[in-house]
Amino acid sequence: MSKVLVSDSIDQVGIDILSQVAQVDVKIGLPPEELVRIIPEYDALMIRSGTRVTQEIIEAADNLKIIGRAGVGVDNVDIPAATRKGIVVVNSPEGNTIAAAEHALAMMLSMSRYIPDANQSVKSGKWDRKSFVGVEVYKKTLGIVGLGKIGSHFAAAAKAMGMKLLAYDPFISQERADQIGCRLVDLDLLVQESDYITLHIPKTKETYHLFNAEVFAKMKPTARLINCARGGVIDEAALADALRTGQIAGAALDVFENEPLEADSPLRELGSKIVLTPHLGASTEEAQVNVAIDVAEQIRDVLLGLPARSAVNIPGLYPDVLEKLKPYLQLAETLGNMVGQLAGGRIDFLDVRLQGELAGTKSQAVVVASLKGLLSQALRERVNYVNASIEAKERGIRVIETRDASLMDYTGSLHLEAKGSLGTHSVTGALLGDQEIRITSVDDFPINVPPTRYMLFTLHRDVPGIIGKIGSLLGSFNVNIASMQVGRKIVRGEAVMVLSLDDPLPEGILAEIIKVSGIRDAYTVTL
Ligand SMILES: NC(=O)C1=CN([C@@H]2O[C@H](COP(=O)(O)OP(=O)(O)OC[C@H]3O[C@@H](n4cnc5c(N)ncnc54)[C@H](O)[C@@H]3O)[C@@H](O)[C@H]2O)C=CC1
Ligand SMILES: O=C(O)C(=O)COP(=O)(O)O
Repeated sequence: MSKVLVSDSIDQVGIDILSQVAQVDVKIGLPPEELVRIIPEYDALMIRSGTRVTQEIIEAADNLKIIGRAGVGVDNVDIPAATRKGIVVVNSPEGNTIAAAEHALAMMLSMSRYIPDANQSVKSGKWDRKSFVGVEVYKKTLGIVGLGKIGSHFAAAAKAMGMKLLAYDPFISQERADQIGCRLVDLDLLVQESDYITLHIPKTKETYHLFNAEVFAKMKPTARLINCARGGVIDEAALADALRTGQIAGAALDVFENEPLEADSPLRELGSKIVLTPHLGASTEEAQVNVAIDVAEQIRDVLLGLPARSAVNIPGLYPDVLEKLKPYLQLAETLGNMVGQLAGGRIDFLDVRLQGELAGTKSQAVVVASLKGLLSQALRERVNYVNASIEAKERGIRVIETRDASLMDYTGSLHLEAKGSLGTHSVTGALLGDQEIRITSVDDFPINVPPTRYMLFTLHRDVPGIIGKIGSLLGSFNVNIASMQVGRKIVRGEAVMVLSLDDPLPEGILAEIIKVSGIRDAYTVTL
């Protein structure tokens, strides 16, 4: 039975789903060295933002197939390391959108009306109404940085409260911004004109310390900043200075560069100018149920050999695409595996040509499947859809995709040509009746055979007697031939022979075959 480690607090509904297919161990707050020690036992890891899945943990994770992040941000997972190791990383892109947007709205309003401090004051026995005179958001300008799922939900609510909306998001179209009712502007203008700025961007190299001393210097002294996205997008020391010196009026933060926030962080010393919450954006009952179901189902599916619907490191391989292309992916893997074995040695170049109807489909999955097949001899079960492209790149295999819609001999066919240190070889294959694989050419010689576990290919001169000689030679080694076919371009010219064998070829027999007069070359393929 598979084993799943849950290392952050997850709603019970997720644990129940995982328990249908796996042994589930819930161990919250593990020190990193303990996680490195126990991770080899596990097939899946389910986390939130509390667990940092470092390269060291991933390298130790020899059985891990999937990391499930019950939430949006995957910046606490070393994605390149997981991809290299062939581990799929999934998240829940929408499960906590509403929770995070509502938290940001709550932060904006509590900051504006000093609710946390006023609450504290009343609870301490006072009745002070003078110290907590707030400001309204009505008719104020709101700058939204990152107009994605959370940013746009925030926008809708802010619009309903009568705010004027600006947005900065270099990846969003004017049309989308118009739909939401936001004026798309550059960051400088947004920073200078906004009374409130709310951040809804991921933490990336580009967004690291996007809000820094220089930016705070451009903001209005009455401006207030909300960050319920990611710590690290704000330079916290510069923010503390900007608040202390009155460069800006207030801030409300849910996320921090280091979590938990350091006990001596200057942010803790800013009184009513700042509202702080301990990363609570996704902490609603509803969101926790949503993300737990979303991610636990994906972990369950992957452990059962099914595709995940929100994999962040298998671009383009969405379940609906995979489902439609499944027979072609099988074909691509088989052909990749065959051409890899025919080419032998080091492969430098692979041409993936989609022909006929296949030329009209999205090719990324077909290319990945071809590479998976190509690398399967060298990497065995270590290669999968997650790491095939990266492994190929690291081996210096150049891949090109070509399309030829005019070739109509089958509904769709796939042609792979591999160039390597020992020469160039090609195979073509098609599907019969949408499911059954047929090899339709080898090195451009036309054939029509189904792939089988053990195969022998020869390149020979098409002269009488050769087939008989190979037959008797195999017989003398007690190898049974299941089927045989010859493909040739011209009579008595060059030809290929494809034999399907019931048994693997014993050591040494290939050298004997090559010695037969008229045989130019021979190759075995094991699928
Ligand atoms: N505080 C919390 O508990 C929660 C925090 N989050 C965080 O909120 C953030 C936003 O989440 P979603 O809206 O779901 O993501 P999303 O992917 O829907 O939206 C992010 C937006 O940021 C934009 N963006 C990317 N780089 C940018 C840049 N350099 N400058 C400006 N815009 C840029 C993207 O184009 C996209 O539209 C994420 O970092 C996520 O981790 C999400 C849920 C809960
Ligand atoms: O989903 C996200 O990106 C979040 O930041 C939520 O974090 P959490 O799952 O509450 O640790």
